[in-house]
Amino acid sequence: MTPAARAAAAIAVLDRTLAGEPAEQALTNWGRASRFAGSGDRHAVRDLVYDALRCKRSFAALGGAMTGRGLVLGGLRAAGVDPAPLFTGTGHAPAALSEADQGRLPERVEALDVPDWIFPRLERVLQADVEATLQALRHRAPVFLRVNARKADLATAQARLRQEGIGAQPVSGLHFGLEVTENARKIQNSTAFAEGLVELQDASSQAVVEALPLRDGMRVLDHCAGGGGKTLAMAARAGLRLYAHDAAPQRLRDLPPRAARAGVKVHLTESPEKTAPYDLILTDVPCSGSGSWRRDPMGKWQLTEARLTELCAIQAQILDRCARMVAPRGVLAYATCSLLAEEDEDQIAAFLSRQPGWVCSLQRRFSPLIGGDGFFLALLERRS
Ligand SMILES: C[S@@+](CC[C@H](N)C(=O)[O-])C[C@H]1O[C@@H](n2cnc3c(N)ncnc32)[C@H](O)[C@@H]1O
Repeated sequence: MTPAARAAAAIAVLDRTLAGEPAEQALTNWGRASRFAGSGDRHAVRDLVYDALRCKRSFAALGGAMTGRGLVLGGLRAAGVDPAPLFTGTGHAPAALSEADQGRLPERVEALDVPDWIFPRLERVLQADVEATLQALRHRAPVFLRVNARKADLATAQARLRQEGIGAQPVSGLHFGLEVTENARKIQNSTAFAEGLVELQDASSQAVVEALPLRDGMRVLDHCAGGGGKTLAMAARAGLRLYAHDAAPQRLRDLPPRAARAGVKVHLTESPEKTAPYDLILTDVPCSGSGSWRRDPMGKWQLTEARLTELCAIQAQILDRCARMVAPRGVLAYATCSLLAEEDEDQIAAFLSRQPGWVCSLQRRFSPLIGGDGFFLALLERRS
């Protein structure tokens, strides 16, 4: 496909996404209908689509319309590329440019690609870093790997990846983290991945698990385990009796094969109360996802004030439920991939006022400015 045909394909996929179809589904449907597209074309179209969704507001301003065409035009202009040679109207290229395609420079919050209502809330927390942080969330996320300490050390994993053409370097502050510098798309077909030496995991997710006070012999529950990324990271840290629960059990579907690949044991449970109490519970709660908007750009545009309020209520309920399952002197670790104080510090303050007998021994924010997603972790200890 020519660059112009790729632009036309991205416009079609974006139009479907703007009409409400999830981006992944729109890309899959386009791929099925476009047998002529090679893997390079598919990756290029996907990148155009996700880059446009991350920067939807500013690209629409630069491209003159909130349409697939406006977004692709705006993306080219944002990158300093003249769209005229691609928008020719010949062959598979998008229609030639007209007066209607004129854009304008985006204003301040528009240029940061967030909805207006959320900006003051982010500014309250991020203060002087607000613009730099939101700029970071406008770009593709780096790819990180967690080396499975049960199977390899950093240097061995790095060498195995190198043999398969994948470049990776250690990440400052992480004991088991590698940042992929070359050929990230080869990871899932690599033998290092198939043999469980490495897992794909964001740097901040790894840092959250590294901060947990895990020791051999502990009974541990991962209460919102989802795909089990943090469950497996905990299993690699110490010899634990480890349970995984999620309100949507189908989300745990991949955990048994992933645990087998990693060489660890995890008990799935739909009734975590039955095996309580636990020495440590990690609850990585459902949240706005505002720290990981690079990976889920539509999340940023779909979040509403009403949904945020609803999420905060769910988080408080989960905290109270988990608190009842923690053993005396045990730890409740609360994590979000949110940058918003409502879901982070405010949630912890409200928990401590509802639950006497608990203390907070650590609160930590992980900023996208240091590479990984935005994350928050609080360690709550049961004193009585
Ligand atoms: C942020 S994700 C967890 C990601 C996961 N810990 C990981 O590292 O991949 C939040 C998860 O919480 C689950 N969830 C939502 N409400 C819940 C509830 N009330 N109790 C338990 N799990 C819940 C969701 O199904 C979702 O899988």
